[in-house]
Amino acid sequence: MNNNIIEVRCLSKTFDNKKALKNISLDIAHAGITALLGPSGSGKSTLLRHLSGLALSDKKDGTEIRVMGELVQARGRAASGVRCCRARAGYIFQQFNLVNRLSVLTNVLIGALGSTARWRTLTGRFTAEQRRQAMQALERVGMAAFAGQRVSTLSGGQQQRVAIARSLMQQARIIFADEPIASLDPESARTVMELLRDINEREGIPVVVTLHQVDYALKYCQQLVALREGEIFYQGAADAITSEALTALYARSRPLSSVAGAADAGSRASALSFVTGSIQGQPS
Ligand SMILES: Nc1ncnc2c1ncn2[C@@H]1O[C@H](COP(=O)(O)OP(=O)(O)OP(=O)(O)O)[C@@H](O)[C@H]1O
Repeated sequence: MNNNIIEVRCLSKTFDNKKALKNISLDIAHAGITALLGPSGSGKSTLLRHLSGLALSDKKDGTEIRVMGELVQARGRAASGVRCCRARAGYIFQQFNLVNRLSVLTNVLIGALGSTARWRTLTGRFTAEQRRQAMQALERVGMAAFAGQRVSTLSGGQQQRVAIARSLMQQARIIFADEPIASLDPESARTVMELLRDINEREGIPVVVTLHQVDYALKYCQQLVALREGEIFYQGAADAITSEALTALYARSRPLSSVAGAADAGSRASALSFVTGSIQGQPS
């Protein structure tokens, strides 16, 4: 048994005539937080949706995706155990995917539905133990004081913290986060990334996150998978990506060759400011 949280073999995805992912193979080891990076349209969200079983690949022999050792899909078909895989994965999206008209506590309790008897689900009843666990999860993310409040009254950063509490309630074995900080102010973005890091370190839950902000990726993530035009451009340690690779990743036209190698802190910092020049509120 290996130590990979993600194993992808020969993954291609075509939308109409557009190839969004081009024969990607990838292993991600269980080590900290992994960022999916790349310019807009490079395929980050499409890859994440395939990993989480929310999208099916092109039907092609040899295509296979495993998460935490479990088969999610093969040859463009969902694996028989995919519901179970989905139930054990936490999802955090840019648009908060919470039920606005329900309370914070109920939204967290929804995370327990996978392990709740069907009759209880239908009658909307949760056990006292589940309520205790949900409150504990809210305390963990610093949102216990908001338990009775409707989600629609919360800020974006607070909603992301509730989504993280729901993943904890769900006893997620892995968390997939798709641009979780894209709509947040810098302070809230930092809080959310710090919370993900804390959960990753203390609960040992691996996190795979798509990010637009390279500086956040370098600060909070240990591993990078960079995509460009549907192909893997760089995969490796966050602290080993070079300034040249970062610059080439976001260059408008395709570079002559992919560059990766040992990092040079000085030139990396200048490349970083080039790459993130238009982004406000970098992490401090
Ligand atoms: N449902 C869809 N139907 C048609 N084309 C799609 C669909 N989803 C994604 N695409 C296309 O696939 C390519 C990759 O899109 P994807 O959203 O994965 O990129 P991304 O790197 O996440 O971009 P962004 O950073 O802007 O969110 C794009 O060209 C996009 O237009």
